[in-house]
Amino acid sequence: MEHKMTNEQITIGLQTLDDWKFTDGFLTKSLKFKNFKETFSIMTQIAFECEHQGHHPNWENVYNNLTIRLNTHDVGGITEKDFVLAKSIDTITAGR
Ligand SMILES: C[C@H](O)[C@H](O)[C@H]1CNC2=NC(N)=NC(=O)C2=N1
Repeated sequence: MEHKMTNEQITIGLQTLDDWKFTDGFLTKSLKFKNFKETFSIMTQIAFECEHQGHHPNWENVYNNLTIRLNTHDVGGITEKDFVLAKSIDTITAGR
C-alpha cells in the first residue's frame, strides 16, 4: 500500500511537474488541443500508460478540452503513484 503524502510533500512534488495544481484533494491539470481527434488520440495514449501503471485518472473531455484529476482512491489522498502518472502525462503531452 502506497503512503498518503502530506500537503508539504505534495507542494514540493508539484515543483517537478508542468502546470499541475493541488485542488480539492486532487492533482489537476487542464489541457487544450487542436480538435477532438487530437484530444482523443492523446487520451488513448494516456489510457495505455494508465493500464501499464495500474493507475487511472478521473477525467473529462469536452471537444478539445481535457481536464484531468488524479488521486489514489485506496488511501483517500495523493500518493507517489499520482506523481508518477502526472509525470507521464506531462511527457505524453509535452510541447502541445
Ligand atoms: C485493483 C486496482 O489495482 C486498484 O483498484 C487501482 C486501480 N486504479 C486506481 N487508480 C487510482 N487513481 N486510484 C486507485 O486507488 C486505483 N486503484
